[in-house]
Formats: sequence, C-alpha cells, structure tokens
Amino acid sequence: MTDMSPLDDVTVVDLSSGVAGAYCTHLLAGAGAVVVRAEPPEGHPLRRRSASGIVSPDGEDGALFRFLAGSTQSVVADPERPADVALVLDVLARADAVVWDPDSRLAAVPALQPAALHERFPALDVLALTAFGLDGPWAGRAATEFTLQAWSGAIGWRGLPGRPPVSVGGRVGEWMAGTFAATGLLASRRRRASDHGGQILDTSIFEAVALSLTNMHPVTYFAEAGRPRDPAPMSLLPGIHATKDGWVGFMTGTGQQWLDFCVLVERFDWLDDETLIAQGERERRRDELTAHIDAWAAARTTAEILELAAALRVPAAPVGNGATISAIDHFADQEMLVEAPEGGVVQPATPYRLHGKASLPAPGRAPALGEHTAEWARRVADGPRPSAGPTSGPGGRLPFDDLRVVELTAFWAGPSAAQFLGMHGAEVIKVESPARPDGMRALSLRAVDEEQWWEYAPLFHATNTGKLGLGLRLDRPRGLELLVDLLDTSDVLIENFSPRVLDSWELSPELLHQTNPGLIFVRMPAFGLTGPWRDRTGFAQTMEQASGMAWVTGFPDGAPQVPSGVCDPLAGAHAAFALQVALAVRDRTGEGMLVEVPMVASALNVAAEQVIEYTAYGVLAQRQGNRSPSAAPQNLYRTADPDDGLGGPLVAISVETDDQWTALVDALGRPGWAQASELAGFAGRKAREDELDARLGAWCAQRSADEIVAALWTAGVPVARVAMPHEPDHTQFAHRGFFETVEHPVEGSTIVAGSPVRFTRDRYPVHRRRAPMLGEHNAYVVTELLGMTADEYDDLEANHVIGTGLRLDG
Ligand SMILES: CC(C)(COP(=O)(O)OP(=O)(O)OC[C@H]1O[C@@H](n2cnc3c(N)ncnc32)[C@H](O)[C@@H]1OP(=O)(O)O)[C@@H](O)C(=O)NCCC(=O)NCCSC(=O)C(=O)O
Repeated sequence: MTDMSPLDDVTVVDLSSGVAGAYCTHLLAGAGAVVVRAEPPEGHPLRRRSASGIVSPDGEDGALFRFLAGSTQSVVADPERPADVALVLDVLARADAVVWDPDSRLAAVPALQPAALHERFPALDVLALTAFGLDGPWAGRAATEFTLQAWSGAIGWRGLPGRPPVSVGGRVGEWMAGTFAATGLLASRRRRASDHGGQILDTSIFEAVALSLTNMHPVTYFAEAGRPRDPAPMSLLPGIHATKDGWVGFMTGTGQQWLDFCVLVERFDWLDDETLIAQGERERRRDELTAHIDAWAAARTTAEILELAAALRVPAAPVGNGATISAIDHFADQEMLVEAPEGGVVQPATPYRLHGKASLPAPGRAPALGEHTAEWARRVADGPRPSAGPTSGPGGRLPFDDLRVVELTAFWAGPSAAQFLGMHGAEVIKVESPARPDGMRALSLRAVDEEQWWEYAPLFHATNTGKLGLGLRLDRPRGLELLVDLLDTSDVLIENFSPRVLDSWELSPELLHQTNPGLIFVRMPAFGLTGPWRDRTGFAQTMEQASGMAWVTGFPDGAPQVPSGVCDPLAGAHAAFALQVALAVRDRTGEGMLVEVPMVASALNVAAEQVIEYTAYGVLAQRQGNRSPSAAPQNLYRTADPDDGLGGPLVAISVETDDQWTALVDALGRPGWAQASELAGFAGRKAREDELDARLGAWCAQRSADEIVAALWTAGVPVARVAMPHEPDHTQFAHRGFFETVEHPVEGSTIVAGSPVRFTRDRYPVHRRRAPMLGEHNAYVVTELLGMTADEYDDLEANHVIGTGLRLDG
C-alpha cells in the first residue's frame, strides 16, 4: 500500500463561526479531509479577533484562526446574492458533511439551515452546533460558555473556602464540543457507508460542558449515593503549589499515590493516618495540609520536585502557560508544539500519531478569505452535479456493529474511548484483573468490608456502560495467551496504562499484527510512548496543570486551579477520533496499525490559544476569575434569595456582543448610567467592568434568581442560575433525553449522561447495556468466543487465571 491520507475521500463544508466548529473541521482537515470554509464577505470572526479578545493587526488574519483553519479552503459568499448562495449549495452537493452553527450571516440563510440542508441533500451529514440543541424549551436562547458552565454545575462546585466559585478559563467547553462533533461525524460517516443516508447530528455545547466540566459524572454519583452533593465548592488537595521558581501541580488519584505523596513531602505521620486517604477528610483539614505542602514546595525548585515525584510515581507536572510550555523538554523532544507553516508562531501538533503506512498530511497554511471561490465556481460549472445516491429508511445499522473491541483500561480517559464505540454498536470487552481491577471501582459507596463493595462504584457505572466484563490476570502466562487469542478475533485494542505495563507483558503491535494484521491498537499514555516524560504517570488534572488550562483558571490573586476532569473525556474523544481515522484506513486497505494518543497532546491542542497568542503577539493569558477577555460585563452576582451560607445563591451574567448589551440595558429599564455612549462598544464596557459589576450586583441583589433569569433571558441576555452539578432535572436535558436510566443488578437504578451529539436518523439510547460486574462475562468470552471446553474453563478458574469478583489474595 502506498502512503495515503486517511480521510482524503471526505469533503466537509464548514459554515460555522465559533471555536467549536473550527476545531471540529481542524481535526478533520488534520486527517486529510477536504474542508471548505464558506464565509460571508466579512470573513470568519476569528480572522479579526481571537476568542481571547486579541484584535489582529489590520489586514492580517488572527493567529488562532490561522491554526484552526490550517489546510482548509475558503469560499466567500454574500448571503444577499442568490448566485453566491447557489455556489455554496453546489459545493454542498459535492460534500459528505457540513458543520453548521447559527452565528454567521451566511449560516442564517434559510436554505442553509440544518433542516433545509437535510431535506435538500439527504445523503449529507449535517452537524449542527448550538448552545442547547436544535429543539427543546431552551433552544435558541442566549448563552455563552460562561453561562453554560453555570447552568451545568461546572462552576458551582469549584472553588476555595471563602471565595466565590470559579469558572474554567479558556472556553474549554467549546473545544470539547468540537471534539465530540468531529468524533460523531466520523461515526455517522461509517454508518452512511451502508445506506448513503445522511442525518442531522444535533450537538449541544451545553451537554458537552455538562459531561466534561462537572468533575466526573456527578449526576450518576449522587443519584446512586441517594443524597445531594455538599454545596461547598471544592478544590484539589494536594493541588497546585508555589515553588521556589514557579508552580507545581499534583494529583493523587489512588490511595497508593496519596501514600507516596506523603513520603514525597516527608510527612510520615500523614502516611500512618488512614483517614487522610479520603479526599473529604483532606478537605476538612485543608489549612493544616496546605500550610505544610506550601512550605515544602516553596523550599524547592519545580524541577527538583518533579524529579522526586517521578521517582515515587506520584502524578505531577509543572504548571505550564503560553510563555513556558514551548520550552518544556518533553514537548520539544516529542514535537508536540511546532512552528506554524506561516512561521513565527508556535502551535500544537496533531494530537495523535499513526504508526502505520497511512500518513497524516503536513500542517498547511490557512487560506486567504475567498482564496478558493473561483476554483470552486469553475469546478461546479464543469462537473455534473453528483446524485445523492440511494438512501434507505430509518433503522439502518449502527456505525460499529461489525467491530469487537478489547479494552485494557482504567479510570475515565481510556474507558470513555471504548464506551463511545459501544454506544454506537461495537461489542466491547473490558478486561480487568480480579486482583487489580479498574481503579474507578475503588471510588465505591460501600466500605471495603461490605460484600461486593467494588460493584457500588458510580463512576465505574457511568464510564463503562455497553461493555462485557472479562476477569483475566495478565500477570499469568496463560492469561496473556488467552488475551492474544481474543485479540486475534478482535478489531480494536485500547489501553491506558503507563507505557511500562504493556511493555512488561510484551504486547507489541509487531507481535499482535503477526496473527491479526487488521488490529487497530490504540495506546493512551499520559505523555507519550517515547520522550523524557514517557514513564511519568498522570491524570486529567496533571494534563490540565501541564498544558496551561489550570493557568487560566482561578482568581488573578490566587493560585491556578484545575478544571478537574475535562482532560479525560477530552483524551477519550480524541482517541475515539484517532481510532476512527485508523479505521478509515483499515476499511480501505484491511490494514490495522498502532495509534498513539498521549493525553497531554489533546490538552495542548485545546489550550492552543495560550501558546499561539504568546508567540504571535507577546500576550500571556492570565487568570481572570469569573471575568473573561471576550465578555464584559461578566461575573457571578448575589441574588435576593435566602442566604445559602456560602455567599449565594448566585446568577451568572455574560455579555459578549453589543446586541446583548443593548438587550441588557433594555431589560434593566434603560437606566441613565447604562446609556453612556462608550458602553455601547466592548472596549468601553471592559474598561468600566468594575462599575458595571457594582451596578449589576445592586440590581441582582433586589431580585430572586428566577426573576433575574426570566427578565434577562427573555430579553436575549446570556444568563444562568449557578446550579450544582448533581442536578439532572433541567427541562432541556429532559427534552433531549440526555440522561438515560440504567438498571444495575447490585446497585439498582442509576442515571448516566448520554452523548452531546444526538444522531437524529436512527435514534437509539446510547446506554443500552449497563456496566459489567467484575468478570461477569468470562463464560461467554472463554467458551463461546474462544471455543474452550467447560473443563478448560474450570481449570482456568481453579488456577486463578480468570476470576469473577475481587480476589486480592492472588
Ligand atoms: C492512571 C495512572 C496514573 C495510574 O497509575 P498506576 O495506578 O500506577 O497504574 P499503571 O498504569 O502504572 O499500572 C497498572 C497496574 O495494574 C496492573 N494490571 C492492570 N490490568 C491487569 C490485568 N488484567 N492483569 C494483571 N495486572 C493488571 C498492571 O500490571 C500494573 O501493575 P503494577 O505493574 O504492579 O503496577 C496510569 O495508569 C497512567 O498514567 N495512565 C496513562 C494516562 C491515563 O490514562 N491516566 C488516567 C486518566 S483517567 C483520570 O484522570 C481520572 O479518571 O481521573
């Protein structure tokens, strides 16, 4: 097979104008898809102004735009000119998919609305990105990332004692939505291959935020716990601490890592205190613990601390930012940050690697506005209009119903990648050691002396739906042989252990491809399979610390804070995307490959703006608490509702556009102070945001949250009640069926968040099968799939090669 770009047979039209749509098509173009951006004459908004508010010099495209639009084409079309709209429709007639959001003048043309496009081009996949989804009671309502975070509970839970809760900086939710969108589009494309039927992929940014920024499935957790979450905001501990020369971040995700951390900071009394293994107890003793950790860290350099932490296998990272990350040796060594094709700017590289014969195209430059208009006009004039092809009715096959996936995964990132394949039809077999199961099981609601305590773990239930469970010990030679036999009958292997683990089992692609050349082998290490940090371990929080995400989260006068968790679904969705890129190659050639998806690489992509803006404009993004570089006024405000003892209840208000400001002024009753002419523009509002906060604060303090939301939302102002993350009962979620009920034989009924990308052609619940119990499907795998006899099965069980339930004693 010759070198090929995996998606070079895919054409996508981009009608979107936000970060989510642009990142979606950036990922697709990065895998070789032809992406044609259809822009109104004023151009994509990011050509002039970045998401962080930097205005590009006259006549120059913004640096963030150049990154996001690299390797794409630009067709300019005036929405007022029928001939221009006809050209866009002609390009769409030749496309496989369109990415749409409602915010450009072109996307607002009636013929270019999702339903109209679906009707006109039934074979086209129409990916719609909106704040709340295309229908439901909240559809079309005003929102910004900040108010979406507030509604979802993503703000309410995060904070430090004595301070208001704090939002996640950097519009991570929009990037997350773009990743889910790209991943969903490829899945839909694979389904289309069977019947040529396109569909609307109705993507809700709100749901993407709720799934990723609320600190790990709180709805499931508290539904199973049968109680609401403690209303006090929380922060990671140990978390981010000042060192002699900067900041260092820790994340002790397992009991063992906490114990190792105690050794690191030389507190053997903490090591002996079993109560401190529980995060709740650490939170209760926050001041005492923080005082010691701060003093210990302040006496050492970041490099010294990281070296010690790596030796003790405590997940840790320097707290990177736009100015520092390009100098980090591992990122340089692994070429995770590279010079932009236009030169002079550093930007993230493609967040995954294919180790196969297919190669990803080199990053290309962004197109000038309308650079490809004439070429497309010629092309559509010359060529016949392609026919849509036959389409079958609803009820076609699921995208991955021909795939068997084996996962050797733990916690959230790896399991979520495999879960996506299961949601859309794959048979997924989760392998766990009965002696060392997925660490998510340790976050159980039952004490360890209770029967089957490991089956009461809500986060395991939420991240492992749709899977079968195989209890198999890979530290036994016969266990490994059995796994290799299983992989011979499988299509995909996904793993997210530290790299040394699979190496110690000698499970290499070379070995596995000898007997199954079609196997796609996805590895999701923390930092990469090679490079100086190869053997370091890490959780989502570690990636948030290293990539810059934590740097822009928190108050300007305080330490950086982690978003806490977003890098897990982010890594999972990037892995599901990269895996599908490899699958596209396999569908054409039959050849599998190794796919490397370092967690940190997806985090660096999503935090791209920081390094890009620093290297392009010398601007270092900073923490702004609940304010934003691109909105003013924006903040949390106390309402007149009865005091909750924590400084609330609060509402979130966010004004990004001049129209939203006008709407706010009207809703406030056009007070004199709001009529000042300089407030009509963003710069004037930004300059006076302290005063605006005081005015809005006084207005909100006289009203209940419900009154404020009703008055402002009706007027078109982005507003939200600051909700807690365990509340699943928003009418909009209910309308879209975002949360699905799943029955579990031990735990009972539970509620699990679904997919932010709603497939509208074949509607099916995504959680059709509950999470497996440990070793529940051993008999199916061993006797049915591998054809072993009942005696052989018994022998494997008697020798503890396979097992059901936890068995720590070997
Ligand atoms: C998550 C980790 C930090 C956890 O660290 P550790 O607990 O030290 O795990 P390791 O991966 O190093 O080692 C796994 C151990 O389990 C053993 N193991 C696992 N499965 C089996 C089976 N089936 N049979 C026998 N033994 C097994 C394996 O041999 C190792 O044992 P020993 O050799 O005896 O140690 C690390 O796995 C990691 O960095 N993973 C890559 C990045 C990642 O995915 N991070 C988590 C994202 S989710 C997240 O952040 C979140 O949910 O929160």
